[in-house]
Amino acid sequence: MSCSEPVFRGRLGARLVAPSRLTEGFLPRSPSPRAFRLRAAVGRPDYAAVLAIEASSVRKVYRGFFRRSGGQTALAGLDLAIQRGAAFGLIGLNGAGKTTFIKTLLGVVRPTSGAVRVLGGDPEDPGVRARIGYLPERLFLPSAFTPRQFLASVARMKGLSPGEGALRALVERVGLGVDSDRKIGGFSKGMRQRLGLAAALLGQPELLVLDEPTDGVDPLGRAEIRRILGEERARGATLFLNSHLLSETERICDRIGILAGGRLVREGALVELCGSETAYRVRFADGADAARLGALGFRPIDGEGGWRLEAESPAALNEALDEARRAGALLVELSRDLRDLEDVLAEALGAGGARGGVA
Ligand SMILES: Nc1ncnc2c1ncn2[C@@H]1O[C@H](COP(=O)(O)OP(=O)(O)OP(=O)(O)O)[C@@H](O)[C@H]1O
Repeated sequence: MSCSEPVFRGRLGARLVAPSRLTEGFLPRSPSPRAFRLRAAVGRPDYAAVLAIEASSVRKVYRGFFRRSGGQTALAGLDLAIQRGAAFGLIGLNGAGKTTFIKTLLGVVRPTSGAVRVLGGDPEDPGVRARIGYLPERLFLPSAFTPRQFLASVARMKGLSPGEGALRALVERVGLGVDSDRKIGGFSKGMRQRLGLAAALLGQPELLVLDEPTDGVDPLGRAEIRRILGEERARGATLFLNSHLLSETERICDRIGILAGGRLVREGALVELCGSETAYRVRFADGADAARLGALGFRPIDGEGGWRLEAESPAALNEALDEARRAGALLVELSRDLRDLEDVLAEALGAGGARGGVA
C-alpha cells in the first residue's frame, strides 16, 4: 500500500483503503475521511466491485431453543472490509467469534442485526456461494471413497463437471498423488486436510475461506499449502484465513484482524501491526568494526549477533549502510524489524479485548 493512497477509518478504527489504482474513475472522488462510514459504504455498487467481504455492525446472538435466556452474543458489532485479492487472517482467542463470522460469510448463520456482503452479493444467494471455496475446521469425509471419488461428488454438488484428468491433477497438486487410489478412511489428519483443501479449490473460487488450513499438516506439507495459496492469490483469488497458528498466518496473510469479544479490536497490514516503517534488522559478515557501527547508529541485538537500525527513510537507510560498508562492514542480511503476531495479539487483547464471547 503506498502512503499516498487515501486511508479511511470505519467506526471501530478498521482501516479502509480506497484502492485508487483499481477504482480510478468509478469510486466517488475524495470523500472526507472524517465523514466516511463503512456502514454507509456497505452494499454500494462502487465498493462492491473492489471488496470481497463487507461487514457492517454485525451482531450475532445465539438464543436457546426456548429463548428463555438473553442468549450468547458471539458477534457484538463487527465492521470489516476486505479488498478483493487480499490475503486476510482473522485471529483471536477461543470463543472470540471467528467461526461464527465465517458462518455468516457462508450464509450458514444469519446475523441478528447488521449487514454482511460477500463478493458483492448476499451470502445466502446460491450464486454467491458457488464462487466461494471453503475448507472447514472439522472435515467429514466419506471413508469408503478415494480422493478422486470424493472430489467428483463435491464437484457435482457445486454444479461442476471436471474431467478425470483435472481431478487427478488436483489430487496431485495437494500432494496426494501417490495415495489417489487409497480409501479416505485410512488417511492421516494431514492427508484429510490436504483433501479438504483440494475440495475448496474446485472450480477456481473467487474467495477461499480457510478454517485452520494447515492444522495437522507436517512442516513440508505446510510449505506446499502456502505455495498453493500463493498460486491461488496470483490468479486473483481472495484468501480469508482463520488460524491459531500465528506463525502460519504471518507467512500467508498480508492483512490481519484481531477479534475479541465479538469485535474487531485491531485490523491492518501485517507490516503496520507487527513492525515500524523505520526499524530494520541488519547482519554483517564477521569482523565488522562494532565501535564504528555503534557510532553510525547501529544498535546490537542482544545475543543474536545482529544489529538494529532506525532510519527515517530508504535514503537514510542506504546512507547508513554505505557508511558501514565504507568502514569495512559487509552486509549479509537486511530485513524489517517485525514483532511476532503473538506479541501484537497479546497487546491488542490487553488493550481492550474480552477473552471470549460477550455475555
Ligand atoms: N450454536 C451456538 N449456540 C450457542 N452459542 C454458540 C454457538 N456457536 C458458538 N457459540 C458461542 O459464541 C461464542 C463465539 O463462538 P465461536 O465458535 O464463533 O468462537 P471462535 O472464535 O471460533 O472460537 P474457537 O477459536 O474456540 O473455535 C462462544 O461464546 C460460543 O460459546
